[in-house]
Amino acid sequence: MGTSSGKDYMNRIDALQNVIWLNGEKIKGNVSEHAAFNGIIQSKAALYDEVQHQPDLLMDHTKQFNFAYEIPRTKDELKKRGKAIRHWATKTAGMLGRSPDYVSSAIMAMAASSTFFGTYQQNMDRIFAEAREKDYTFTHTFINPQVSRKFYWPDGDDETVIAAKVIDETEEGIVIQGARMLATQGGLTDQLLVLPAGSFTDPSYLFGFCIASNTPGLSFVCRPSYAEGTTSFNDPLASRFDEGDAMVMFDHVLVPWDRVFLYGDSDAAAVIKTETGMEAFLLYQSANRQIAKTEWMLGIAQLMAESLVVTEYQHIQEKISEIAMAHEIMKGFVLAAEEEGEVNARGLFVPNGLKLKMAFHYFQKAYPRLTDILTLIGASGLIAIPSEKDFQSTIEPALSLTLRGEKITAENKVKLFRLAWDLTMSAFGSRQTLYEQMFFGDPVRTPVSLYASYDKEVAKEKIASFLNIQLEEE
Ligand SMILES: Cc1cc2nc3c(=O)[nH]c(=O)nc-3n(C[C@H](O)[C@H](O)[C@H](O)COP(=O)(O)OP(=O)(O)OC[C@H]3O[C@@H](n4cnc5c(N)ncnc54)[C@H](O)[C@@H]3O)c2cc1C
Repeated sequence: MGTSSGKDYMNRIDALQNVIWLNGEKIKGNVSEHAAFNGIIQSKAALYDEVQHQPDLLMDHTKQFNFAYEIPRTKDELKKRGKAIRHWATKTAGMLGRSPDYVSSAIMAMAASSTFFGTYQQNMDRIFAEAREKDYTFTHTFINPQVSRKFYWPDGDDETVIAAKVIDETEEGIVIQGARMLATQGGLTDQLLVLPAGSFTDPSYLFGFCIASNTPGLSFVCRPSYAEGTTSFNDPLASRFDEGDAMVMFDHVLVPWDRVFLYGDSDAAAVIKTETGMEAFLLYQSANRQIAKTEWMLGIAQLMAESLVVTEYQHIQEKISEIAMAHEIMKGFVLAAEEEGEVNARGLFVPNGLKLKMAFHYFQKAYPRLTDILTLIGASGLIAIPSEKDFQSTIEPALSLTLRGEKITAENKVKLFRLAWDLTMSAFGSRQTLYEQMFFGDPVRTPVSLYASYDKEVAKEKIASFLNIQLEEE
């Protein structure tokens, strides 16, 4: 097959009949028809259709695979991948954390570096070949439940298992029991990628594997939906892009040996993300997505300011420029990562990981400020947003008079301000903010790891030379 159509993807997800819990009930029937998931599944389906309809843009058409599974060997191939990522992200306003090119970036990088996996190399090769052939979509999970962060893998006081761990090994595979904290789009993807969570001393917590989302014993417990009961007028983002976030429960899940690519090896677990290029490729996808997202925010801010006729005020110009700067900074990071990328020991052209980590940390901090800017510009306009039904009622003439702008009708203005509200203030919008702050690690510990790895010696030497002092060895 090679590339899926949107319909292929929807049929596959429906056929899987994944175990998904929502509001105390197990979802029955086709998940693509459920009000909580229909919007996001349609949006993903549209992305797959884009690949079908625009092969020149999205992939090397001499090969028959989705760009997400192409292995870049040169800088130009990497840039082509970046362009395709931005294309998909622009279609989805940068709102999809688990757009199908995200986790597949990790699968692609691990497969390109599959010699890293030693005795499990063939498993990784097979997992990749199948994913590429069937154009699978993945979610992933690498965080344990928050019972206590003093110990990273909480167990109950008795023998109860809480965090997912290996409880048995059989001839067929490893048996997993327990939970993982989170998987965005859990239950809505073909496959689940599981990576080691936390520090790496107890071998029963040291595993990496890929399994089908409908593997017996696997279930997904979703948070309440932000999409149910919405309309595209009232909730333009939640209705289309609410991905859902789920806890992942393993109840004696048998993971066949041929789906395991890491087990009990603490050295491999400690470096898997960097040695395979996986981390850089995940961050490359997200930085490109964030470029698309900031462009959307810029457009919304400018249109709101124009509709309120406030563009001449300096602080409005300064605020909008701040969004433009964030957009350009992210573009700069991505360009630098591409230009300073290198072919790794296994022939994969890996973007510069340090530049991308910085992009991630920068955006973690910048994003809440960008949403603030939108709300500060929109002001009461973000509250006076009557619904679609109001515009279809007898009060419509009054609304049309009161809510219009100088050059925009009331209905269009409300549509625009509803978009800004859904991006910043709705349940969907505030989840987006938390997502940007957390999805690759919390904003405290991740910059600390950057401090440790960033070379500060050259800068120190320059100061020492200026002051003509001898530096002590640390
Ligand atoms: C919307 C959303 C979607 C997500 N989707 C996914 C997904 O699809 N797949 C996935 O695997 N993960 C996902 N995550 C999880 C994400 O990776 C984590 O939120 C992130 O790594 C932080 O971990 P945590 O939430 O367990 O926070 P915790 O580690 O529990 O931290 C809680 C607080 O305690 C502080 N803290 C904890 N330990 C320390 C310490 N040792 N030193 C200093 N401070 C500490 C933290 O800074 C934070 O303030 C998602 C998260 C969100 C919010």
